[in-house]
Amino acid sequence: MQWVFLGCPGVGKGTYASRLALGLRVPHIAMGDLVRQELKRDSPLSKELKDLVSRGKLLPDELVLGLLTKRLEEASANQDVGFILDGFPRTASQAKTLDSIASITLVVNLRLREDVLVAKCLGRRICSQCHGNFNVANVDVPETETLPRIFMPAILPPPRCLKKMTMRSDDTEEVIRERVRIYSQESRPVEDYYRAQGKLLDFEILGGIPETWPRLLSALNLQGKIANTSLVSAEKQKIAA
Ligand SMILES: Nc1ncnc2c1ncn2[C@@H]1O[C@H](COP(=O)(O)OP(=O)(O)O)[C@@H](O)[C@H]1O
Repeated sequence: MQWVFLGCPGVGKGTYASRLALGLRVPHIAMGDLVRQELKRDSPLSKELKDLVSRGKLLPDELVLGLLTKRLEEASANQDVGFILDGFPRTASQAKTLDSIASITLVVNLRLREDVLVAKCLGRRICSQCHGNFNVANVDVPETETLPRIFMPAILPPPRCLKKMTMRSDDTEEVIRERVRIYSQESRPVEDYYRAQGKLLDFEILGGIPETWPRLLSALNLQGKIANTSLVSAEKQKIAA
């Protein structure tokens, strides 16, 4: 099982990819997390790279590919039976390279309206202590003649995390809009690449996690195959840790 999650910044790739990975007992490999870990190491190069990330730009292929290869080697040494990858590939050339080092079986393309994406990114909060992810944005966009209502209630932190909320430095409106622009320019061709291979599953997000999660499981033919309760307790354990 070698799956990729595609989608604009803020669409919820990380949220759904990590839940599925937990339920399917495969590692969730998030390129953005590998990048942020790498950038914590202080070097003259990391200063340059931090600057690119803080402006919403993509990092050089060589660097992200190096981080990914190392992580995939760890997974293989660990005898993992697969992975769910999110944040890679982001360009058609990265997609071609990925085909030479892995055998991608399914690509889930999460889609959400752009005005909602920006609100969701601006609402993202991370607890500096438990590393739990929350979202303070309460999205309720009424339906129009052509578009359905989108209702995504906030995911608020428990009281013990309230004073420890942090934001990603690249989650400012200007940088989010730039990341969405780069996504449209560089990453849409990745959708076409996998569509042509017959591997792309388009999935429209229309609501919050309680509404979307069962719809996603059903789109993936996984209803009844993933224990919801074990996911909830795994997430609680993570928050409590
Ligand atoms: N595949 C990639 N290629 C180049 N740069 C990447 C890649 N994945 C992540 N990055 C860098 O790391 C940043 C954060 O990634 P991520 O957390 O996945 O962001 P987003 O919320 O925009 O999807 C990106 O804006 C980019 O600078």
